[in-house]
Amino acid sequence: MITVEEALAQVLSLAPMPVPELVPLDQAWGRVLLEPAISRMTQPPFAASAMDGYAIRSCDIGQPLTVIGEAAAGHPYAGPAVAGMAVRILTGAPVPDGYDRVIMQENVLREGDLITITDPAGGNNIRPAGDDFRKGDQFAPGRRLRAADIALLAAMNIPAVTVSARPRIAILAGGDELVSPGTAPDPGQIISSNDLAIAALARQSGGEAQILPIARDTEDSLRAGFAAAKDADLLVTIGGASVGDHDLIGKVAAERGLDLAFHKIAMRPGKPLMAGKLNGKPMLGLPGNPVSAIICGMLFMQPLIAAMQGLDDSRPLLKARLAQDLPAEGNRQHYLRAALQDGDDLPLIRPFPSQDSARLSLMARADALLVRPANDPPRVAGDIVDFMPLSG
Ligand SMILES: Nc1nc2c(c(=O)[nH]1)N[C@H]1C(S)=C(S)[C@@H](COP(=O)(O)OP(=O)(O)OC[C@H]3O[C@@H](n4cnc5c(N)ncnc54)[C@H](O)[C@@H]3O)O[C@H]1N2
Ligand code: MOO
Repeated sequence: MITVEEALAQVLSLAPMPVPELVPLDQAWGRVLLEPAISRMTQPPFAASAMDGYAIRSCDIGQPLTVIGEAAAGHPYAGPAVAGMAVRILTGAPVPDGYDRVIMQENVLREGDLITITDPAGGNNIRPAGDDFRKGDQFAPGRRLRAADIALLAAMNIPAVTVSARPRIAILAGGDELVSPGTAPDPGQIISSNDLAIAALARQSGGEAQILPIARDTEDSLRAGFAAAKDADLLVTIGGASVGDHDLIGKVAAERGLDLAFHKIAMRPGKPLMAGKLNGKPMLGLPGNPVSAIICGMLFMQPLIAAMQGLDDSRPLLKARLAQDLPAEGNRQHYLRAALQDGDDLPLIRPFPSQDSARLSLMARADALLVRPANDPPRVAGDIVDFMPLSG
């Protein structure tokens, strides 16, 4: 069995190059910018007032001034600067030529067209042209666009940007016991939940998820499922990855030409994880146990989907102190479902007493996954350990 780190490296190496797509800004939030965006604007395009007040010449301070006109946002004042004169100005308006200061109106006494400056202290309240950015400035690619990024690109007068196309993820759950939520299960049947969780994770990573009809435990049904996924950029199967008589994923994938990278890793839960390339496209075979499927989805599928968009999305590990003693670990890296609480220097982490990989309720309740390396020796309360946060 290969390690989690080796498996992740192999999974990431399956990622094809991101595909560029031009999208209008209004659809660009959360997408990964692939090419630099070049500003078509200088901002502000002119020296602009930062306050509502009066544009004056510094050399006129100390005498009453006459207001000769007004400059408002969108309505510049075009007249020449004249000694002893001031221009009424509003925030965002171009500062008229020849004026070098704006006195905010709170520091001015106005009577008719005459103003007296009551407090000349403070800055010039002028935003110089190009203070924010300049025409030709580059917005660098390589990250997911945030709300402020979209605003900046809009201000740069860039109406559309080149982002990574959303990878299309086909999700194929298989098992004779599985029926969809809302169906009355027959004896021996349960509700299929993994496909929905994996679709949610795929969407969280910027993928376009398609849940295929649940496959039955027959080779023909699985073949039909694989065929239905032929247009997807990534096929993710769930279940049927282990050693049972009905675990047919490996067999059908091999028959369809799977170039297997690995099957089985030193990870708990998640041992039967499978990965490879099928018809030139990546395929992941997730284990069927619900918690195993979700943790493998987070640790392998999400970074793969990110890599397919040109992003490095490795989940950083944080430090916590153990709230209890723990026995020695087995020969697989263990991701234990755990609760977090505030601690003195670091958070306190307490793994749940049950780590059954079928118990979705515990996975849903967990704040974190406590990560223990394979063959970790016994640990005592207070030891510092690694964890991966799950909330937020
Ligand atoms: N003799 C052995 N048995 C098992 C081993 C092993 O090494 N030797 N590994 C165990 C481990 S670890 C896991 S994980 C599971 C994984 O098995 P499969 O990937 O073949 O998954 P299935 O057998 O199809 O299902 C396991 C379990 O999960 C439930 N399931 C499957 N799909 C869904 C779904 N879409 N929604 C909800 N629940 C699902 C299924 O009903 C089973 O209960 O194998 C162990 N066995
Ligand atoms: O590895 Mo299984 O995925 O422990 O439940």
